[in-house]
Amino acid sequence: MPAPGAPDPHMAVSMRGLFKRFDDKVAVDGLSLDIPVGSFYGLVGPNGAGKTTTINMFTGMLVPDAGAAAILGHDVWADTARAKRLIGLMPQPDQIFTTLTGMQLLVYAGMLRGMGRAEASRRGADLLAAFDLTDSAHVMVRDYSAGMTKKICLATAMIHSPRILVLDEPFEAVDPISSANIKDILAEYVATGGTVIISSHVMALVERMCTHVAVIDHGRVVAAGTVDAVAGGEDLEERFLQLVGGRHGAARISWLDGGEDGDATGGARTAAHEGGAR
Ligand SMILES: Nc1ncnc2c1ncn2[C@@H]1O[C@H](COP(=O)(O)OP(=O)(O)OP(=O)(O)O)[C@@H](O)[C@H]1O
Repeated sequence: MPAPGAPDPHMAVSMRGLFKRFDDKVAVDGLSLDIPVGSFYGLVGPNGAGKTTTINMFTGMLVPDAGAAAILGHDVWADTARAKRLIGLMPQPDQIFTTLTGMQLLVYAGMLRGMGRAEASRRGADLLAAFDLTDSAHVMVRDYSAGMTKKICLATAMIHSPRILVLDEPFEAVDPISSANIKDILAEYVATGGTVIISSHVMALVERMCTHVAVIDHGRVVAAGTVDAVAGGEDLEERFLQLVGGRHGAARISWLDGGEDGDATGGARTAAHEGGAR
């Protein structure tokens, strides 16, 4: 665990004591974490653990109630513009203008980051090709499939060549070929000194792609470090289940029975029902 005190300026992302409460719900509970430069860092945790809230805070999208965070030594709230320029945050599909075409969306994203139109178009074409979207470059994003939308969201996060990429479930709904291409692009990005932070529920993917992982539960880090260290010689998924302890030993829904006709009244089956025509 990181030392208490100020964020470490040598880290890609350094968080200290982040805290966020929504009404009476504590979403993030004094979370501290260091993400080294050049790492491929996975954030994992059960639904509602606080991953998205944490990401929103260290990317400057959400002000914490307490705590501090720095991006490559730049305080996220004292130096927000600088910190944000260093980050490429993948938007959620409901956060993009779907009445633009894929190419228009990328040019818009590039120009928002201060790029000239010609440069944004050039980079846009490169990204569309890399994500197998060239044929749909001039189709409105609202007519894209879920996987295509995911890919265009990822491309918008990359257009300004950020030092750190932050991706929430980047492979969800993406087909295996595109997924392999995205993995290659991300691996190359890390090999050239970039830092990738992904949140994912797919433990096999985290185990295969990530160098480091943090397990978050109830708004706190319950384990963090290299994937090997956190897994401790076990399968990462098994280790995850041990750490968050979420398996219900006796999970059973009494009325959910695949072998018999159902009884919508919720009562015991009547003799008439049992004896009725099937
Ligand atoms: N804007 C909000 N208003 C109220 N409660 C919120 C808000 N955002 C998050 N929460 C609550 O904070 C907790 C953490 O949510 P968060 O979205 O950060 O979890 P997560 O780990 O990203 O979950 P998932 O894996 O399901 O996406 C949850 O209990 C959630 O209901």
